[in-house]
Amino acid sequence: MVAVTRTLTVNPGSSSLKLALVVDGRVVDRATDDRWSGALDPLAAFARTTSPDVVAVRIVHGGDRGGPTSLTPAELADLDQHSALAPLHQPAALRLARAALALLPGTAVLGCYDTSYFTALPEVAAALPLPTWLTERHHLRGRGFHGLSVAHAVRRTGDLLDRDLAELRVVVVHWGAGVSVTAVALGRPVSTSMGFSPLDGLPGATRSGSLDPALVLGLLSTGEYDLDRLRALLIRESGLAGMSGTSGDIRDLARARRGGDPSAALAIATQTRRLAREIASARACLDDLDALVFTGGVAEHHPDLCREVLHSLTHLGLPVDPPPAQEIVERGPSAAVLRLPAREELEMDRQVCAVPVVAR
Ligand SMILES: Nc1ncnc2c1ncn2[C@@H]1O[C@H](COP(=O)(O)OP(=O)(O)O)[C@@H](O)[C@H]1O
Ligand SMILES: CC(=O)OP(=O)(O)O
Ligand SMILES: [Mg+2]
Repeated sequence: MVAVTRTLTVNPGSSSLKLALVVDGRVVDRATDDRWSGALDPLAAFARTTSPDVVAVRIVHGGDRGGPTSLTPAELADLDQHSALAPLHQPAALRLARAALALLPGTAVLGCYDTSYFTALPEVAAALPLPTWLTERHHLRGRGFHGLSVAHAVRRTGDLLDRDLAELRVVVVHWGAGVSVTAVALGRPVSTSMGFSPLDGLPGATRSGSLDPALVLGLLSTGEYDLDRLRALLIRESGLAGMSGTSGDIRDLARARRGGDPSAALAIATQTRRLAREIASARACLDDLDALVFTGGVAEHHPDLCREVLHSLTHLGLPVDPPPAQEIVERGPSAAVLRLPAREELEMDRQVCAVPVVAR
């Protein structure tokens, strides 16, 4: 066993690659590609300069895994089973993990899972309204994603409000290329908008989010779209990108909207309206609300869009305006609003430091 002090964190999102070196719980170096093509060179360049004790790779679908695991060849092969459910994330994360193993021989490479946080979801939130024989035969259950981000956001909210996690009721909006809303009470998730896969729930940069299942069945029944075509349509060609016809990147869309583009305006309005609806629905799963927390790339850089979401939520006792800067508490009549940077790297470091790391 070795004491872990230098963690190289690898966080492949659906639009970005975020690398960080965390030393004794603090980020000392980072490299971010916010329009990542999937290339491995940023990891190779970063790994060369960092000499880590351990590498932590964010993997969105960990099945039933409750915490970090060592990414042995067998573990990587097992995780690949979930690639079809998370094609924007899982294959890239597994490629990065294999690259890290090759680049840093002798250094432990661990997977940290978005889904782990949600293994604590109550049965009523994870259960799917399908025949029991079907859910049992195929092990179907609602899961939840963005768990590393939510875990950090809730802990940081506790610090900033000077409240114990055991008494805090929070709704966390993770608003990046993927978007989710999670209700957390007394340190545990109680509901989340992404379920069986990261395609569920809110529309994202290129994902449709939830649709009437009849629509999917109807498209299949036309015979014009096979499974692969339909998967690409719903996961890569829908959401903001599909509605606008131009881009899923909120920077491009905000600019287009300012220039008077009605498709960009409708795409953004659809996402913000559904976000408000999902936040109200998450609030309904809590007996009280202390704070609404916005995090993720869009929330970090676009307080104006957070304001658009808050506009229709004053009935929840929230302030009308988001805080003017990140990590500031804006108090409303009965609950606060915060904007926090997504710090998945700090949660990954915390998790890997808590497990005995065995050098390969
Ligand atoms: N520096 C920036 N300025 C403005 N917007 C940004 C910036 N970086 C990222 N974004 C926006 O955040 C979104 C991606 O969020 P992020 O959480 O980084 O995504 P991912 O899902 O890849 O982790 C994109 O829509 C992008 O426009
Ligand atoms: C789970 C998910 O959608 O992640 P991201 O927002 O990083 O794409
Ligand atoms: Mg992300």
